[in-house]
Amino acid sequence: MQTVSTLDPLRSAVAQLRERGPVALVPTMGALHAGHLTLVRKARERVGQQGAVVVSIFVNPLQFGANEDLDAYPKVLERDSELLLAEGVDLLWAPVVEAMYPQGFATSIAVSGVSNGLCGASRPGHFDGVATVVCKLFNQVRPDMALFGEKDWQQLAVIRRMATDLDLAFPAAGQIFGVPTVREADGLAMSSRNAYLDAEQRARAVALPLAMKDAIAAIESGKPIAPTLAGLEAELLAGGFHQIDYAQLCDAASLAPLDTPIPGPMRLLVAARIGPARLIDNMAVTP
Ligand SMILES: Nc1ncnc2c1ncn2[C@@H]1O[C@H](COP(=O)(O)OP(=O)(O)OP(=O)(O)O)[C@@H](O)[C@H]1O
Ligand SMILES: CC(C)(CO)[C@@H](O)C(=O)[O-]
Ligand code: BAL
Repeated sequence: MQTVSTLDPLRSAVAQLRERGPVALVPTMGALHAGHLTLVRKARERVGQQGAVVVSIFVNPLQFGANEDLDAYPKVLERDSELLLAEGVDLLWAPVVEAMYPQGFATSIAVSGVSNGLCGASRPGHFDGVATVVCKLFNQVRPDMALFGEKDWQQLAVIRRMATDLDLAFPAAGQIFGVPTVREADGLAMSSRNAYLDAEQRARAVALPLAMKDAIAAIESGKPIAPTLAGLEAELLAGGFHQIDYAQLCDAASLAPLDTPIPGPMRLLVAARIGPARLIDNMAVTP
């Protein structure tokens, strides 16, 4: 596995890999866990042994708000690098901040609509930062395909929208693949931010997927949505979460909020804070 941290060596390395076969990109912020490694394995399945898997690790300052955890975000490049090597990753793109945002950098990509509610409302500017850096990563690597986790469902929708709207070809919007959320044995979605939790908070955090499953069962059995979501919030607050940023039933594709069920795919999305961590999760709701 080759590791590069500036643009010229990245371009040469990718050009060489491209001669062999298709290139898949897995963008991450590092502090890798089994969820990330699943994306890497899915990427390998898609490109085959002749193709190349490129992973980026970049803790993107643009997507963190002023009072968020940019400085605290775990940075463990050496350990991440060993994990990726063991997975047979071909190239690790770990840019320094100056390579990504050189002096004078002044451009931002804003995707409206799908970015506006949910995490876009509780983290103003977050998806502008995500769309901007992902567009840059796509232009830097020019992959044939890219893989993202469904844990960040809204992020995936924003990135697909951006690729469609900007007529991106590498990758085309149809080559942006979502990978189902990988969970701990008790059902908590894996997340680098789970590491912020102490043992008691971690034990309590399982209330999030459990309460979501209860709410989904209620909605699917025809219970009204508003009181069900209020009950979900109350259950989380009683279970050790101290703030619910949102708990919303949405159209799975447009992310429009729903107060009555629709015949098509729906999604329950929740963001809630426990101890120092803001956790997100989402699950399918079947009409
Ligand atoms: N549990 C998971 N299952 C599947 N994909 C995941 C999971 N966690 C993260 N990913 C995906 O990995 C990619 C990189 O995510 P990132 O590095 O931000 O990790 P993270 O664990 O989501 O971190 P954070 O705690 O910051 O949310 C994203 O596409 C994200 O959706
Ligand atoms: C897509 C991403 C790598 C952009 O910084 C980040 O938001 C993440 O890790 O989900
Ligand atoms: N996994 C999403 C990146 C973020 O929370 O900033």
